[in-house]
Amino acid sequence: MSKLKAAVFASGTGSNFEAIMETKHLACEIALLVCDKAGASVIAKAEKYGVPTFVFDAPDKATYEKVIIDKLEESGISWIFLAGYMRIAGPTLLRSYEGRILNIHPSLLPAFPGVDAIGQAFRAGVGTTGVTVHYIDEGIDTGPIIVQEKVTILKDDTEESLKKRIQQVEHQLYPKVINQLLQSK
Ligand SMILES: Nc1nc2c(c(=O)[nH]1)N[C@@H](CN(C=O)c1ccc(C(=O)N[C@@H](CCC(=O)O)C(=O)O)cc1)CN2
Ligand SMILES: NCC(=O)N[C@@H]1O[C@H](COP(=O)([O-])[O-])[C@@H](O)[C@H]1O
Repeated sequence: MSKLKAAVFASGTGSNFEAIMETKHLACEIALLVCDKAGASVIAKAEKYGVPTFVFDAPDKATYEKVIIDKLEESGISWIFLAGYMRIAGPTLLRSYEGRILNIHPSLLPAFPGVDAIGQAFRAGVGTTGVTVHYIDEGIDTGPIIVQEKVTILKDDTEESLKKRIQQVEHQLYPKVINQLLQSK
């Protein structure tokens, strides 16, 4: 039986995309990379793995998402994994893929939602932060939480050293959650 097909949506450096692609025995096929901006780094990673990329922009969100959904359906995509995707998914995409869009976020939600979550936690002086994998909903980082993993902020941490440890957790947690979820489908 062929595997379910998924798309990764990314805008950043693509380290989570790479961690997913490097996962042995991933429970789905990553059949498309949707890149919000022309992120050269993540596109180069997709090309390295032979994953088709789709870079597109449009004057408004509804139009953007209608074109993206056509591409997803044409590619047989049934799940979407956001990984540093810096757009808010709107009602068009949420309706089409309700309950099948995951996001990874570098804090213990509901603490530090939105952008620069690592910087927010670092500047807040908390002793512990972490990583959250959640379903998305119409809010920003308010969707149902699937799993969280804590990361201690060390006394001699810089924001960069903290980010490095957080991303090491992300790179093992996201593929693990994907496999746990999709193996049961
Ligand atoms: N409907 C949802 N969409 C997204 C979620 C979510 O929970 N629900 N998570 C985000 C990821 N994210 C933080 O985890 C995040 C990404 C982007 C923004 C943001 O404010 N973006 C601006 C600018 C976008 C642009 O310039 O292209 C915006 O969209 O207005 C906040 C949080 C992914 N999407
Ligand atoms: N608000 C969403 C958010 O901050 N997402 C974060 O963007 C980074 C993308 O890195 P990557 O491009 O190397 O995977 C990841 O750390 C992810 O948690």
